[in-house]
Amino acid sequence: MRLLEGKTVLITGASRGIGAAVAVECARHGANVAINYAASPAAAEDVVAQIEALGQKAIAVKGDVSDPAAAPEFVKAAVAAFGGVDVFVSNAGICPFHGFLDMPVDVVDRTIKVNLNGAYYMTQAAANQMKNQGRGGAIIAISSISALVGGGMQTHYTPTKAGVHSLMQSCAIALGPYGIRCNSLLPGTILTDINKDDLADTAKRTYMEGRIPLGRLGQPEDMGGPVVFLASDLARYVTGAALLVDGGAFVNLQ
Ligand SMILES: NC(=O)C1=CN([C@@H]2O[C@H](COP(=O)(O)OP(=O)(O)OC[C@H]3O[C@@H](n4cnc5c(N)ncnc54)[C@H](O)[C@@H]3O)[C@@H](O)[C@H]2O)C=CC1
Ligand SMILES: C[C@H](O)[C@@H]1OC(=O)[C@H](O)[C@@H]1O
Repeated sequence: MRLLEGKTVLITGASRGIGAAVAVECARHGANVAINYAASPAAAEDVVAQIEALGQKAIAVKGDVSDPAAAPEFVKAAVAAFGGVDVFVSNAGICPFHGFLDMPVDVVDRTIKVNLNGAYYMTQAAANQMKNQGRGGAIIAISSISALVGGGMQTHYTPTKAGVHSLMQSCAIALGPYGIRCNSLLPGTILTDINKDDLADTAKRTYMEGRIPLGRLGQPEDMGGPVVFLASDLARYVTGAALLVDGGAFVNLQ
């Protein structure tokens, strides 16, 4: 069953990792997809090509989500290409691992600007378009298990992930009257570029794997189904919710 037939999906930071996998899965379910990317046109065009190979349409729009001007530009480009916005996925994010006591100011500021401010500007622009269209919509933020638990090398990062989940909760209230649903996904550890260096530490990787009841770290493709579900009418009465996608890591205390 194709759950997003005829829908237009916008995703930030979708030239690789979770964003790219989600973009392709949405296309597999019948959506046309606009991807935002920060730096690599070649990688973005590769994702566009994968979507087109599935028989769907796609565009790639360059933009830094921390720039407030990038949000209306992304939405405008998607509307010009596909006529509207039905689903918005706030995915772009960074996690430069660093200790707390000597955390550089610029690393804190950049992480907050990209992960939290970027999610805010983009969500606002997508929501305004959905409101003006008058046919509702779905907004999904890629938050994290880190919204619920800490990380000693992620003191700048975990508050941004709690923040985007909080943003979805408040937006669920603000946008519910327009039929716009807002939810968060809370991935555990998914193998992407964001943690490649961190997980090169074999002892840490083995420890992380051992904490997961399903017995493996996540793959970007594991995020596709949960996004499609929240984006689709199957989740029509789900808003303000958060869904862990972590192989059971969060509940595995002892
Ligand atoms: N990989 C993991 O274990 C987890 C990842 N997440 C979240 O998933 C999201 C995607 O991350 P991954 O795919 O894992 O990492 P990734 O590093 O493969 O992808 C991040 C994407 O965001 C883009 N990006 C970064 N800064 C940007 C900016 N200023 N403007 C536009 N795009 C920008 C990158 O170019 C890249 O395409 C992030 O928000 C991350 O916090 C959440 C929980 C776990
Ligand atoms: C980047 C980390 O591996 C990853 O990011 C998250 O949000 C998860 O909690 C993991 O720490």
